[in-house]
Amino acid sequence: MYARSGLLSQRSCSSHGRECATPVLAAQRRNNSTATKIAVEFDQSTGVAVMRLQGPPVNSLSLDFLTELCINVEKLEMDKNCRGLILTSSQPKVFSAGLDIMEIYGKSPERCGEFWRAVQEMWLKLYGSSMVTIAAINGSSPAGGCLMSMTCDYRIMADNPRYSIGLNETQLGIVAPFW
Ligand SMILES: CCCC/C=C/CC(=O)SCCNC(=O)CCNC(=O)[C@H](O)C(C)(C)COP(=O)(O)OP(=O)(O)OC[C@H]1O[C@@H](n2cnc3c(N)ncnc32)[C@H](O)[C@@H]1OP(=O)(O)O
Repeated sequence: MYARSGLLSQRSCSSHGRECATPVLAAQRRNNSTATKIAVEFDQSTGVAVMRLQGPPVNSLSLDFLTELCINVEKLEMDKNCRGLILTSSQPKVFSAGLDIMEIYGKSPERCGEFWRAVQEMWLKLYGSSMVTIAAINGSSPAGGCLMSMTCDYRIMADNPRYSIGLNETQLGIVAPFW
């Protein structure tokens, strides 16, 4: 859900000197899901948007989730009044459980390729954003969740010893492909 209307961009985006190969239309084409996993509130008076991840139970990053995230980041990017983005979770105890492992387990190379491209698109969009981006990490954030927060300009994590963060994916035998 996005509180304001906005046209989707067809341009290529420049990301820290590089060109992103995957503009928002690629994400939009994939976005067949009607369920809303991302809620965005934009405060016109401050120019700051809050993006809440609301994919129960643990905000795992499925293809649909990544697609919706990218579309919403792109919409905000296009809005010149939006200067800042706070990324946080609506789910209790978890910021994001990382990549949805069911998206890569037992799937075809083509499907895995599509999924990993969506992962890349997500981090390039956040890392290359011209908005000031802040991850408000209000729960555990392993692997892909950690990656997502690392691509933000700033990270603030709730002080709770039960919340963990880090790159644990090799423990699952998952290695990110070359990008
Ligand atoms: C250079 C960087 C490259 C980036 C690469 C990234 C690779 C990855 O991201 S691989 C995924 C890594 N993630 C994990 O290892 C997280 C594993 N999960 C957890 O540690 C915990 O689930 C949690 C701390 C996130 C939450 O714990 P909590 O006790 O609250 O909930 P659970 O009962 O454990 O889980 C609820 C439910 O969610 C399912 N689930 C958890 N994580 C994932 C996931 N990553 N993908 C898909 N599904 C996940 C879990 O199986 C439970 O499902 P059921 O209720 O059906 O049993």
